[in-house]
Amino acid sequence: MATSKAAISSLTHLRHLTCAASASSSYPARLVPDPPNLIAWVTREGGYVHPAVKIAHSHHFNGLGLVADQQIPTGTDLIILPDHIPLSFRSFESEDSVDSALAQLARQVPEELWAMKLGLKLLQERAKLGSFWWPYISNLPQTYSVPIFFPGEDIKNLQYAPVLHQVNKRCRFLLDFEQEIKRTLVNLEPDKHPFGGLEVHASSLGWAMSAVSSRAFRLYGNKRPDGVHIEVPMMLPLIDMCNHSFSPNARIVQEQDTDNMKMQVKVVAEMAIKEDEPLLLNYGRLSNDFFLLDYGFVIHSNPYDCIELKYNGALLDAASMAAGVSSPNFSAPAPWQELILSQLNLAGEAPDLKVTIGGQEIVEGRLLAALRVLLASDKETAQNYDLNSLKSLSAEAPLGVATDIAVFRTLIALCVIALGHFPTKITDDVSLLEQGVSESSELAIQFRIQKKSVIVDVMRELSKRVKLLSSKETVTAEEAK
Ligand SMILES: C[S@@+](CC[C@H](N)C(=O)[O-])C[C@H]1O[C@@H](n2cnc3c(N)ncnc32)[C@H](O)[C@@H]1O
Repeated sequence: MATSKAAISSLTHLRHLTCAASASSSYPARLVPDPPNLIAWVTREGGYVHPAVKIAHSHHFNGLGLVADQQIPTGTDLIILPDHIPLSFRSFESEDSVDSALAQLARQVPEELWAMKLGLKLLQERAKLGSFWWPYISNLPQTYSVPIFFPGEDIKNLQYAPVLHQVNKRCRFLLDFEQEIKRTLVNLEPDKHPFGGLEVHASSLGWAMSAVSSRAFRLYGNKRPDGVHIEVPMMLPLIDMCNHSFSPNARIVQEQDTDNMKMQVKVVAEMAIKEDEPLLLNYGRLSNDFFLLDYGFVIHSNPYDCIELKYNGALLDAASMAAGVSSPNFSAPAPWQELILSQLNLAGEAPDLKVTIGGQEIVEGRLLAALRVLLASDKETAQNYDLNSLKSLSAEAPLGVATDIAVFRTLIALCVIALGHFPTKITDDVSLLEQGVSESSELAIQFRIQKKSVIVDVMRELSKRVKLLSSKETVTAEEAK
């Protein structure tokens, strides 16, 4: 981020609240050179850590991770954290007067940047001398490989507008929020200052937001008066040393402690874990956009990765003509088609024009249904068809084989157009990586390779379907003779 250098050089305090761009070492350094032993701290605080669980360096996961140094059977409790160890921002309303400036600031953070809210609490604890959580905080990475810290050139290197937009939005927010914090805290008495009088810069806010987004878990918090548990993001010391896998061998469980009836957080072995195997949790079925923006890594062949496109009639006309589909009318739908588009929320007063390809659905149902309806030759059948079937790729050509062939060909052409928006080809990207680039360039290039691969995979899948349907069409034509 452009602000980091200026922010770092202006700091004079002992305990800096900053984050520099990720160094090119094999894993990011911790906040202090020799932080306290986290396992010993958790145990001392009344938690439990299975004797086979160890913290180890992991090249594969770019940092530290947990490993089993001997075999562990399925169902074993691996870590138990008592109620007072997780770090959360439970209730702004119940904070005392010192915290109210913090609560006031937290209320100004937009909901989508929830990590910044808890980040404020983390910064407060980082600044507080003698903080209960210092043994945990000092073990946090000093730097994060998320794109808000990329040099401008590498933000551009992502080549994907939705993520570029998010990165710019986050950077702009951090710069504005730095000013807002200055305004809010300028006349505050030292004992009411939430950061112990330390200055907070965009770069330290970015550090805190990234620490939270890459490590917090959303768990049940306290019960509301109506008995419903609300979801609260929490930082889980030690548990957050587990790296991610879509095939995890451990999972998080929340349970009531039978001794004091308070909620405790556990990690339990989901399967037998062999000696030297890492303990892995599933962070969620996320696209690479989220993995990159929040966690600073990219998953190869991520089954949940997808491409966002804008539903646009003129573009679809161009795509279907390029695909050899005759007389498309995406930009001038008939009134009955317009009605179905409204039902799909692709037309009308406040349409949601963001559609996706890739991921589990391959083609977002709304886009598929729209194409089927707009390329259908038979108004009656289309109008009477159940919308859910029209949205489903597994539904066998609901509006006829010829329509589905035209739909898939149009989608393939749309994919070609989407690929053309990337300034480089996958082969160019691969040779750039082979030449050797900085850590952030590598991540940006890996990210865009994966995005382009999603499009290529969708094209491959749709081509298969066109082939299959074409053979069916031929058989039907033969039979009709
Ligand atoms: C919850 S922390 C896990 C512990 C972390 N590795 C550490 O050194 O403290 C999440 C971070 O670990 C790394 N990570 C986790 N799973 C990963 C994966 N499957 N591939 C690459 N990096 C991963 C990323 O840097 C991510 O932001």
